[in-house]
Amino acid sequence: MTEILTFTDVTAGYGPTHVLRGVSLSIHKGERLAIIGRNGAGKTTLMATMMGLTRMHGGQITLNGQRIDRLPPFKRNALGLGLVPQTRDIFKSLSVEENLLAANGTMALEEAYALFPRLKERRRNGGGQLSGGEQQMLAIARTLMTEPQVILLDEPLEGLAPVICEHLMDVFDKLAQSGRTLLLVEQHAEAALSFASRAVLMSNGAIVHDGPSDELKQAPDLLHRHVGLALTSEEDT
Ligand SMILES: Nc1ncnc2c1ncn2[C@@H]1O[C@H](COP(=O)(O)OP(=O)(O)OP(=O)(O)O)[C@@H](O)[C@H]1O
Repeated sequence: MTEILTFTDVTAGYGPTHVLRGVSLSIHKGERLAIIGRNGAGKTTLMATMMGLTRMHGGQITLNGQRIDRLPPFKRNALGLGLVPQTRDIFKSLSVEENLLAANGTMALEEAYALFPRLKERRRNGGGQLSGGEQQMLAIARTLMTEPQVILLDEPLEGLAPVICEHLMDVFDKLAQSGRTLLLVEQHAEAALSFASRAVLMSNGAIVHDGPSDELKQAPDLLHRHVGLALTSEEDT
């Protein structure tokens, strides 16, 4: 398997603060990786560090074999990394279509609309008039406009109705099937493990477990032991 994104002993944070503590991670082309951990574990910081939005204190990051840790976010984006932030960050005063065009990407609008027909129906509406689910669709579509090879999804299902979550998971499946590499940060371990083939567990800014999702599904005590989380099916019983 070809490595697409690697972290070697990365320490990073905000200003002088260290949040990530010596993170090493190797992600393969076409992989579906879940990043699971409790609030404050450092999942968002890991993605932000991939994009160049934190301060690196040590270590190296490569994308397709090229060092990227000193590059600004827009250059990392041009090299194939795309982040859908937890905060969505859409322009509320612009229409759906204007938001998509503002990404300045190479993907055709019709491709975005084929993935999200609802956005086509709402294309003249302002970003601020959209429901939470539509805003998330727009945030994802906007990132896809630059045709990233590696897509970083930070809690994309948070606060959304189950029917919307299913639709988004279908879209993520399509993107993975088309050869993209997908990283999914999720607090809901069940959804993350059913999507990803491999899962990384984070606690206190470090990776405390890295292995196949099936292993965690079959031995949920590992989840509890490493990050104090349970599968939903266990919580219900
Ligand atoms: N902009 C910031 N400045 C300083 N500290 C921050 C900043 N953002 C996050 N932190 C701190 O970094 C640590 C990790 O936060 P992070 O958001 O990466 O965790 P997370 O696992 O994504 O949690 P959540 O699920 O709540 O989003 C926390 O202690 C948090 O308070």
